[in-house]
Amino acid sequence: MTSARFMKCLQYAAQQHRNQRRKDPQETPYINHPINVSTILATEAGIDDEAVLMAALLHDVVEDTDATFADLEQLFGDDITGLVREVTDDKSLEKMERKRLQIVNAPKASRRAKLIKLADKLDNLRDLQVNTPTGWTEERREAYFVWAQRVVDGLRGTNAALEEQLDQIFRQRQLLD
Ligand SMILES: Nc1nc2c(ncn2[C@@H]2O[C@H](COP(=O)(O)OP(=O)(O)O)[C@@H](OP(=O)(O)OP(=O)(O)O)[C@H]2O)c(=O)[nH]1
Ligand SMILES: [Mn+2]
Repeated sequence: MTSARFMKCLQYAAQQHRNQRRKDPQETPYINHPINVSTILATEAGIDDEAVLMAALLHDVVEDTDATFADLEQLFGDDITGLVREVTDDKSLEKMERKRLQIVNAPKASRRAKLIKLADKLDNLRDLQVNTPTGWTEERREAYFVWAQRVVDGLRGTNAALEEQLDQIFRQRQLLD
């Protein structure tokens, strides 16, 4: 039974991302990504914890829209806001530092936040297997797979199904010995 608060969360995420597009050539509506991440958790990782599925829908709203953590606390409460906080990069930092911190902080995340990060990377990498984001060179695309594997290495031991899906992708890219 889909709860009213889950639908409110989906509606809010769609509203916040309404003018955004992903970087793929088809310019997919951004909201498809958070929906994919939440759906991966529900259908492939066997997650039925609604707070995790809602935080997955919201995982990019503070990082990529004008939403604040105060908004999320008021709308969805501290637990969900805490999960979003754990998966939100500090956009005020220089990009290389942001990427470095994702690797450094991955092992420190809570189990539930690690689930969201694993599903987030899985959706990004599945897309990257079939699309090159507009303006990316082949080198940048390859570098993304290498970097993503380093982030995923800090998230292991969390969900076998997601980690196997990710390893299939890394194997295909000859990134696994
Ligand atoms: N694969 C893919 N990524 C896209 C697309 N559109 C937007 N993105 C986002 O772009 C980011 C990767 O691009 P970068 O240039 O490396 O990172 P940046 O946008 O944060 O500067 C990913 O976030 P990230 O910071 O790397 O990961 P996360 O923090 O969202 O997990 C991903 O969510 C797309 O069409 N395909
Ligand atoms: Mn994301």
